[in-house]
Amino acid sequence: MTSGDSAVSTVAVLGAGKMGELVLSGLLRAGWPVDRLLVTARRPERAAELATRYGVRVVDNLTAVADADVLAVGVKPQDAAALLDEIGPKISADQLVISLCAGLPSSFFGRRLVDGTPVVRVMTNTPARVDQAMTAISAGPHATEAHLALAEAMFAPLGTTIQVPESQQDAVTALSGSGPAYFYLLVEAMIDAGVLLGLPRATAHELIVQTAIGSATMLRDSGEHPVKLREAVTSPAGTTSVALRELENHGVRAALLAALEAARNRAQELAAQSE
Ligand SMILES: NC(=O)C1=CN([C@@H]2O[C@H](COP(=O)(O)OP(=O)(O)OC[C@H]3O[C@@H](n4cnc5c(N)ncnc54)[C@H](O)[C@@H]3O)[C@@H](O)[C@H]2O)C=CC1
Ligand SMILES: O=C(O)[C@@H]1CCC=N1
Repeated sequence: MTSGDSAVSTVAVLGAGKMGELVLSGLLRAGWPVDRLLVTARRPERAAELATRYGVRVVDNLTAVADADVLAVGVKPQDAAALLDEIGPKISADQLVISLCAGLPSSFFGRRLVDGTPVVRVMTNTPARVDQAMTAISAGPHATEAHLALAEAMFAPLGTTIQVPESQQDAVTALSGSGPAYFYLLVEAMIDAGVLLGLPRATAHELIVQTAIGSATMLRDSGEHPVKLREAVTSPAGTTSVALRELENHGVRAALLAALEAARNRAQELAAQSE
């Protein structure tokens, strides 16, 4: 991909906060020409920060709509209606709107856009920062295979992509969108446990982070079911089985089921509240 290549779409990230910046920086790492990227920000200090850090053009929302082929909406769900009130009527049906927003159905966008404007709904996650995102992509109204391919081209360099029916996106949000937070909480708690057992915090941190990386790599690369991998760690009358009994006694499995269900329900609430 080279600068000046007319086949490369110009992508504008509207509302470059945490997620928008991760998409921007990932695209730049993947070689997307900086002159084919635009960002918008609400605060002038944020605009200056992005311009300095990435050398990217920071513009207002209407300029982004005028100059870009792809409009990636990176604002909070609660701010999406106001943004679309501003830009919706100016977006034409030959542009592509990509929503990064949790909860909002693509029809939320469709209702606020010129008839025929294609929408693709995407749920990615913060490991995009290290090109290890899990991104789920769904066709919304008027999205063709070419639009899905364009979304794939944007998100594949940031990690792994899958296509899912849009009806699954709230569940996806609960699993992989929010998922990094659950793993960080577990890691944090295990490091605290190491400190409780008398280890220096730095030692506990190194032990647990590498154990997380090793376990995740085995899950991905061995092709084995997590139950089998867990059984291989669990010796008869050993240390692991008593720890697992405590986790079950404290309802960790039930807590995860309830937590992810709550996250899915919250995605649905966000959609209702953002109307
Ligand atoms: N943080 C995460 O892990 C994930 C977030 N998401 C979704 O990504 C979206 C963004 O989330 P974050 O980056 O965490 O939030 P954020 O608050 O860091 O970023 C949103 C940005 O949009 C800006 N903004 C709001 N209205 C604007 C407007 N009218 N014009 C220009 N800029 C405007 C805000 O100033 C802010 O910088 C949300 O819809 C969220 O549901 C999706 C997956 C993961
Ligand atoms: O907490 C949230 O609402 C966003 C969406 C998925 C991850 N973070």
